[in-house]
Amino acid sequence: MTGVPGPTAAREQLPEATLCHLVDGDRTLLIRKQRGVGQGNLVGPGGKLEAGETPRECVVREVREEVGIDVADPERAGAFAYWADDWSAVVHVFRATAYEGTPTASAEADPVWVPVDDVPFDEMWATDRTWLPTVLDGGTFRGTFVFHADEPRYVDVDRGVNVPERGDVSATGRR
Ligand SMILES: Nc1ncnc2c1[nH]c(=O)n2[C@H]1C[C@H](O)[C@@H](COP(=O)(O)OP(=O)(O)OP(=O)(O)O)O1
Repeated sequence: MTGVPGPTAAREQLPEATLCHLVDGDRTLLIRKQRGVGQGNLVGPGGKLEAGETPRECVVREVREEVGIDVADPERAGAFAYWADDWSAVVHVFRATAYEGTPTASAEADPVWVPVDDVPFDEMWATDRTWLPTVLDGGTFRGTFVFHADEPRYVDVDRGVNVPERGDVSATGRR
């Protein structure tokens, strides 16, 4: 497949959402999604941007709403553009290591701590295994994915690059 835009171009066309991957020592926080996009999957907490919100503001709000904790240091780890039959988005991915509170279930999410070195990828979006190890390891990435009938049909991941926030060209350096 050719002509599939990456996340920087796609965010002019698609709704935007966020994910937070919180690392606490040798464990990382996932949620069992109780409703909506990806229901039943294990995913990082996150959700759709609201009007006027930056991705960083969104990820802090969504983590608080979904699992009742405050992440103190969300660091931009990358982004992916994603097309599926019923929902497409640019998803901004953050890594965090500091938080306050105890993860608590909500109507949308059941929190689950899993070992960093034994993430249950078979219960996650199929493409998460292509980029999440990089994020948990402190790296950065940019991805483009096309799904059909819940199966990935196009997968492109570039590691060691980052996708800047709008107007922030300093965030493009390789790591
Ligand atoms: N491919 C893939 N892998 C991992 N995570 C995701 C994807 N595609 C996705 O859309 N997502 C994530 C990104 C977001 O965190 C959620 C989708 O947002 P959602 O939870 O539906 O948004 P909310 O605003 O919290 O929900 P509602 O209030 O609209 O119900 O999936």
